[in-house]
Amino acid sequence: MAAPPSVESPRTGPAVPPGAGAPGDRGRSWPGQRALLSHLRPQRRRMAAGVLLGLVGSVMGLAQPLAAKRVVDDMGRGAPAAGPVLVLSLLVVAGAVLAGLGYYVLQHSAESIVCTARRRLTDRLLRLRVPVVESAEPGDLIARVTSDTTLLRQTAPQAVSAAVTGTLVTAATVVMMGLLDAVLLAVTLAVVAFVGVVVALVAPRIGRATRHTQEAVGCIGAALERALGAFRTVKASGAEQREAEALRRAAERARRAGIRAAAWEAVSATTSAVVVQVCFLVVLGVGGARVTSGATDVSTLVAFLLYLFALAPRIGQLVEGVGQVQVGSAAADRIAQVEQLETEDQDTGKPEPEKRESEKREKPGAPEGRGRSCDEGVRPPLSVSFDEVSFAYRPGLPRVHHRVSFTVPARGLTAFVGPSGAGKTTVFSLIERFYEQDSGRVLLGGEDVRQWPLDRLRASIGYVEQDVPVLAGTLRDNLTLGTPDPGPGELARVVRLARLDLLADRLPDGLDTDVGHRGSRLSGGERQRVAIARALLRRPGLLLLDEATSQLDAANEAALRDTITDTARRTTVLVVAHRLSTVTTADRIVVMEAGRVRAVGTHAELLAYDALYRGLASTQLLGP
Ligand SMILES: Nc1ncnc2c1ncn2[C@@H]1O[C@H](COP(=O)(O)OP(=O)(O)OP(=O)(O)O)[C@@H](O)[C@H]1O
Repeated sequence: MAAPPSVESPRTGPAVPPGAGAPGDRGRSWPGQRALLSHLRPQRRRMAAGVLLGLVGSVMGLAQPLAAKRVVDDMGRGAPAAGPVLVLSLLVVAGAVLAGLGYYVLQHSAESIVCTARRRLTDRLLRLRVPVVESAEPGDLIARVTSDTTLLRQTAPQAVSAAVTGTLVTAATVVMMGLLDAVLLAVTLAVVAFVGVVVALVAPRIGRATRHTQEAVGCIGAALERALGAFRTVKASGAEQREAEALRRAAERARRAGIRAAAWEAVSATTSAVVVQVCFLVVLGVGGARVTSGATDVSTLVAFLLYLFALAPRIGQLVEGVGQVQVGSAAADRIAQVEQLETEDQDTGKPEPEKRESEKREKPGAPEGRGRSCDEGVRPPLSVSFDEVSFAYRPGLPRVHHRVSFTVPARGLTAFVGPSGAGKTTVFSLIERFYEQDSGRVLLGGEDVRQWPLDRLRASIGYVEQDVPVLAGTLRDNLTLGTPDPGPGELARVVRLARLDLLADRLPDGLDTDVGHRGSRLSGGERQRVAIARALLRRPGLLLLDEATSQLDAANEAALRDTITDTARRTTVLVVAHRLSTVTTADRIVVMEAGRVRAVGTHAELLAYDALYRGLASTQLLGP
């Protein structure tokens, strides 16, 4: 396998599809805003209610000075003030309650928006194709689910509320100003239009800077994932400092981009504040001239200026709202990029019931009934064929399989041997459809794997991979990963078969003991036995074991070999093995070299006529 990428390599960049969201990509605000809208749309009613409640609360707040004035006037006149006091109290309490309720309703919709986005993202991430995840950075993908969705919550509903409230109040104020003095309003609008131009210029920059910040946050996630994913290796190599340096650089990039966003936000806020001041002075000047010329009177000018003062914070609110929409759009854009990544197609063909009917017609009583369960839940054994299969992991990479062909009948033990890099693991990956071959056919149970619904294909296979076959969680979680409800006694049976019973007895909470991140609290051999037990629990029609016993001690290996030989009497078992001693009794051995099948036969046959196999055997003291 290729060496892990360096933190500074281009792979630590955002895990985006080509061409989507490239840094500095101009004119991306509309896709971002469309994406933001698609998040907000399902919550539009609740958000409208929140905004409305907030607005009514604000109006009540505005009415309070008038009510207070009335109380003071009545008291001054010696009239009973109980009524106005009651009205004032009601306004104070109801205004506060409605404003609080509006805030709560908006936050409620924000949480729903974030939860929906996270659910959609996580569902999608787990259905991504293997090559897509391999060319992405898991840390960056995680940042999109955590950090970007959080940004969505912080900005979206509040920004919309600010924009709506700001727009409505601004419109009402402008109407009132127009009624007072149309000329002064024209002057005001001309100056305010300048704010619009500044905001239009600055807003995309805020969006871009936010996107860069989030990309840098994704890089931090990727760098952390890299270091924590190989924590012991990093420590053993004394590479903490170097990895920390890479993390510091990513954090620094996030800081710089964050500061850039803050600077642009400051530019837009300051400009709007200055413009409002200028506007006030211009209106004062023009208004003074108009009073002098008799075109308007002093009281109108005073009222107009009061409205202008009321307008100032609303304009600030609008400008801030636009900035926040940019931030939310940048986050929504990054989330949308994940939604463009290619996922696996679960159902490859016709609808399931129809398919089953046609299967029955095609193969009445066929022993290889595509993952059907027989009485005890044991799947019928499945044959495997490769027919002229050629494959490269990615376009541009050298071919890993060159017209590979072999046939393995249902039932029995078949071993794949050959030098490292010969393409043995790739055989298993193609059967599991982690990747699709470029040409040729892979047949399982006589049918092209591309015709199998993916879930049923994988349910029919038990696969023990070479690396990290254990997940965080308890031993029981790990065993039942692919079989959540094993039949009575099933779990105990596979625990015994994989010789895990002693381990389970020894652990403080038995099967419910936490095995740590990637099974770090288990030995290498124990991890392999957990993975074998998990695969056996599925009662698969095809068992794929990739170097599955390489870390076991001699006694456990002999016992597991017996278990595998016994399983091969009922089902098809394919093993990849470097130690030939583990497969000398196999029904057939497929010898691979440089992506080609060189020979197929039993141990004795291959010793007799295949030089490569003889060479491998003699270096392992297994010669004739
Ligand atoms: N995900 C991948 N992306 C790109 N190239 C890969 C990938 N996985 C494997 N390869 C390359 O494909 C070739 C075959 O790999 P494969 O793992 O099938 O070999 P193998 O015979 O199982 O080797 P080993 O015995 O060392 O496990 C190797 O050259 C390897 O570098």
